[in-house]
Order: sequence, then C-alpha cells, then structure tokens
Amino acid sequence: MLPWVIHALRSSGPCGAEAGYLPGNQELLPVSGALSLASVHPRMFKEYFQYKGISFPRLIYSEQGLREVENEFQVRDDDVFNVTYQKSGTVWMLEILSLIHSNGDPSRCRTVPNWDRGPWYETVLGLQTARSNQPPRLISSHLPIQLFAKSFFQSKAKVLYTVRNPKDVFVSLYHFAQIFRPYKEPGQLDQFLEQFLEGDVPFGSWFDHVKGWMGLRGHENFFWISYEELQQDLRGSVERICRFLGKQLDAQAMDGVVENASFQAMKQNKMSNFSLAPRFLLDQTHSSFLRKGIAGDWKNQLTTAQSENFDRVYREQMQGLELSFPWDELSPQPSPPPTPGGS
Ligand SMILES: Nc1ncnc2c1ncn2[C@@H]1O[C@H](COP(=O)(O)OS(=O)(=O)O)[C@@H](OP(=O)(O)O)[C@H]1O
Repeated sequence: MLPWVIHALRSSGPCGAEAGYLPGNQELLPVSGALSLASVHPRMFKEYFQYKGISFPRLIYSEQGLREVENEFQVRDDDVFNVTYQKSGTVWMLEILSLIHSNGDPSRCRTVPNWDRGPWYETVLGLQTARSNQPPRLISSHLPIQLFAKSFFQSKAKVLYTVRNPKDVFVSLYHFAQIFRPYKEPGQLDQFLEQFLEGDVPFGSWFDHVKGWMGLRGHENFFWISYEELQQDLRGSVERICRFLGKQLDAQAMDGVVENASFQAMKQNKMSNFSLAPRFLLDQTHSSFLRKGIAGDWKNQLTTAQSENFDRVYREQMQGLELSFPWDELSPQPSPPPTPGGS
C-alpha cells in the first residue's frame, strides 16, 4: 500500500529537485519541490471512497485505477502475483520471491526498492510500474478476488497467497493505522476491533478475502502458505515455493534467500524497510513498518474478552470452509457442556 509514496518521493528527487505527482481521485496533484503537507489537499488524507462495497484510501487509489486493473490490465502467463490481505506478510513474500528470482543474490534487493520490484498494481502509481516492468513480472496485491484483474482467470499466471492469523493481522493493522497517514486514525482498540470484524477497514473483510481466494485451492496456478509456516520453517517454505514456481536453487542460493529474507536483514535494508518514505506519510518514529515480525503478538494486545469475541466471529464466518490453519488449534472451539449423565 505504500508504493506510490515512494514514487512521489523518487519523482521529486531526494532533495525535491524535480516535480512529482501525488495521485488523487479526480486528478494528479502536482508537487513541486520537496514534498510537504502543504502540497496535498488535507481532504485527501484519511478519506476513503467505496469501490464495489470495499473501502480504499483516496490518497493512494482511484476508482479509475481500480476499474482499469479489473477490466483492462493484461495479465501475462509468466506473471507471478504476491497476494495477501494487508498486514499478512506481503513485503516478506515479496522479498522471498525477489531473492528466489535472483538465485539468492541480494544485490537487487539492496538497490531496487521493493515497490518497484513487486508493485502493488491496484495503487495509482503501482499500476504504471506493473505495466512498465519487464517480464517476468512480480506483482503484489491486496485486492479481494472479485476485484482482481479479470484477465488473470484466463491466464497461466501464478498466484501465491499468504495468509496470517487474523488476530495478528488486526494487531499489526492497528499499529500501522497509527503511523500511515492515508489511513483513518484507528482510535481505541476496542472500537477498531469492531470495525475490523465487520470488514469496515480498507480492503474489506479479512474473512471474505480469505474465503474468496481460498476458492482457488486445487488450481495448479494457485499456491497458499501461512505467515506462521514461514516463521516456523523458512527454508522448507522456500523449497515449497520453489517447487510451485518450477525453480531449482542450489544450497548456496537457498542460504542467500533465507538469510536475506530474515526479519533482521529486511529491517536493515532501506529498500525493504520503507525508511525512504516521507515522514508526513509514514512516520516510523514510534512504531515501524517492520514492527515485531512475530506470530502470536495478539496475546500481548487483546484482552480475554476481545479474544473470545474474535473467536466467536471467526467461527461464524469461517464455518463450512474445510481447511485448517496453523492458528486454529490455538483457539479451539469450546467443548459443549457435558450432557447430564454423559461420560
Ligand atoms: N522477514 C519478516 N519476518 C517476519 N515478519 C515480517 C517480515 N517482513 C515483514 N514482516 C511483518 O509483516 C507485517 C507487515 O505485513 P505486510 O507486509 O503484509 O504489510 S502491508 O499490508 O503490505 O502494509 C508486519 O508485522 P508486525 O510486525 O506484526 O506488525 C511486519 O513486521
């Protein structure tokens, strides 16, 4: 969701020497000189628009761009899509895929920003980058399946879908929304939790997103993996990803992928940690984009009541999806009360 920020920064130059553009709904706002808050209409910050029932921040997306992605974008058979619900490990998978492509050599990851290596094609400027990148293209997306490029469904392009414990997604999003200016302030955690569970956040409902994409299970061009599996066994996960991509890495190349896709390596890489984003858009003073990088942080952030409420909605929403996720055993369905006289 950040790529256009950096495009704006890049096109205005690090010292703001050239004119850049910030995307808006109706028009592109010219930004001359150094980017500053004064350059952007205050209305553009923290305002969402609805596209087919899903909220998008106006500062980054446009109705026209979303229509183009859905109806006109030409997917190529050799495209690889990195798809997630936000805060599920998008930039991690982007790094892994970049490193697999370069046989574990980190040079490109250290010199080309991740938003150029794997642009989020639903953003205004990400779409331009995706169109102009040379094949084979790596493209990132948070779009729910119903808004994805229609041409994908007639192609042999591959989708890798990363899914994460929604409680950790929620916690990560709660912190991110406090530092990312295009997003509305999340307010109290309790209130934001209600919005999240109702799908009243950008990209809509986590439940709908996951159920929608999981409908592609079994298709040969669809692969899914969890953030938790990446955490538990990164090397084994990379091997599975390589098999899906039809790519063979020798042991040295595999070492290169695993080492350079670690949380610490990515945190130190300015092409991956968003430290190049202008502070008035992403202020990493009090919290970072690469914040904790762990599974299960929700236990530190949610009360028992909040967690139980989450579990209740989760069970309602996910019933019927015959699929178990690594976190399911962490929140088992409460056993029914013992029947009188039963053993
Ligand atoms: N290498 C690596 N290892 C472990 N965890 C990692 C890694 N890279 C990113 N992350 C964590 O992923 C969270 C950000 O998710 P996304 O990249 O999907 O964010 S976004 O939706 O594209 O804005 C965010 O999670 P939280 O730390 O829980 O906030 C990142 O820290």
